[in-house]
Amino acid sequence: MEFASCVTAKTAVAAITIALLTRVVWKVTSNVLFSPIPSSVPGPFIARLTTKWILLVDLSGSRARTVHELHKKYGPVVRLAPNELSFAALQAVKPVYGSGTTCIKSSAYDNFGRLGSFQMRDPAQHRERQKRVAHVFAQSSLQQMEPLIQGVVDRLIGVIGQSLGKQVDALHWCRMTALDISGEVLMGKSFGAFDANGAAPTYVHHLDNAYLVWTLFGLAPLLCNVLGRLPVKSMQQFFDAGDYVYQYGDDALKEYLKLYGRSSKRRSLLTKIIQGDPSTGTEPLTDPEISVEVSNLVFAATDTTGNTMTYALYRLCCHPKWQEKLRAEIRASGAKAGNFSFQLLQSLPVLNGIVMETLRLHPAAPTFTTQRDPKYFPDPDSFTPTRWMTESGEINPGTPEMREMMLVWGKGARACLGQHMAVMEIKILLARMMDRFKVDMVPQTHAEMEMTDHFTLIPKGQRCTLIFSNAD
Ligand code: HEM
Repeated sequence: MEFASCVTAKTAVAAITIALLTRVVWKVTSNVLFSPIPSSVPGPFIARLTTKWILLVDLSGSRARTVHELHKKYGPVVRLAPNELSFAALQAVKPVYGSGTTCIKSSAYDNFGRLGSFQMRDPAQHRERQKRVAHVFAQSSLQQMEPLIQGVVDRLIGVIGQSLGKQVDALHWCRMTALDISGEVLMGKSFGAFDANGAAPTYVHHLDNAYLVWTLFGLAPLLCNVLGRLPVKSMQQFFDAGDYVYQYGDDALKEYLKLYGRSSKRRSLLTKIIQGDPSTGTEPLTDPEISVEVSNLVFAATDTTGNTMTYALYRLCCHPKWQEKLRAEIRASGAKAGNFSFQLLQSLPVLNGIVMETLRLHPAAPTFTTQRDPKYFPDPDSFTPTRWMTESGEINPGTPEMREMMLVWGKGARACLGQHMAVMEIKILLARMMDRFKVDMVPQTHAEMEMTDHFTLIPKGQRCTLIFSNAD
């Protein structure tokens, strides 16, 4: 009897093992035989066999760097998986991003929060929604938001001014700056990011978890659904992180409507979304649609901009010469007397060159390869703000090829809606901080600032240790 059950168990294990192996062999064989990508397309051997390896690279936070190295090795077209290609060539930009493209946003967005203009993959649905959102980012409405941005930067300068000579985590404070700006500009309400003595508001905790949960749902939806339903409070809270993020948008909208109604003149982009665009007869969205859109906008705006500000400060520490040049330019421009108005800052060539180089080398939604192509950006890994300056020191928008290869904002119909707002925030912050403070780093800062990417670019050490002192 014992002998018989032992044989049965062994047979079952053998049968399962054979079934699993057969499945793996079949999957790998069919990947190789039926891949829509011609076998002549180069890439690592494993990319012919399975999609799993690039998912593991994603999880490790090194996708952008890995893809960049593969392009260096194999050229402008690389196979990443049996059904996935990466292009890094000037000729590919228009077919992928131009009008009439048949490329749509990646299916990764299906797991990324709730359906709004950010996630919509169907081009017609996206076009319709974008018409009702994009008008709020018009130059004229951004100009009206400038005092809100200046107000948050006042708070940042206050905090840094109290920590002179001490080590501070610039990543934290830049994130808090971007978060409070997002709150005030997009939701009409501050997150109070400077009120908690250096602690981040709960929203940030939920946002960090939400990114993780959305990524996990993309990889193993069934498992996540099961784990999220287990009667363990901490587990449920973790898997509900996305709901908390959207709850903020919903609460902010309800509070706004209660306090100010639908036709107020209050300074915020929420006011403009609620009212639609009377100049073109664009109807406003419904309240549930508005609450999703503002929630999406807040998370699209926060880490991207906060991380870029941090990399800009870090670069100014790595290149003190550019820090001095920037300070000299700001002082000579009379920016302080003009209250650092963005209109004035916009025309400063050194400031512009520094921001452009930061965006090129540290794109918040990582797209390293085209922006480091030595054909268009000689000595591509060097921080060279003069790329964006003429010989006589004016702003240089770059050659048409350079502009085409800069994909930091995406391009075409799916280009970043908030790019002008982000540039405004970054330039105001840098100009005011460098007028007021000198900044240095410590030996560990380099290691902290190594780039990893988990959807957005994140410094590996998750902090950026800097030391500020009074500028002369
Ligand atoms: C330095 C800061 C920022 C960078 C580098 C950046 C980059 C990008 C990129 C590359 C995309 C395209 C993503 C794709 O095609 O998959 C994008 C989309 C988007 N961004 Fe930004 N972004 C920044 C700041 C902001 C801000 C401040 C806002 C809002 C206030 C914003 C709102 C959006 C929205 C709504 C989209 C989706 C556009 C669409 O598909 O219709 N971003 N961003």
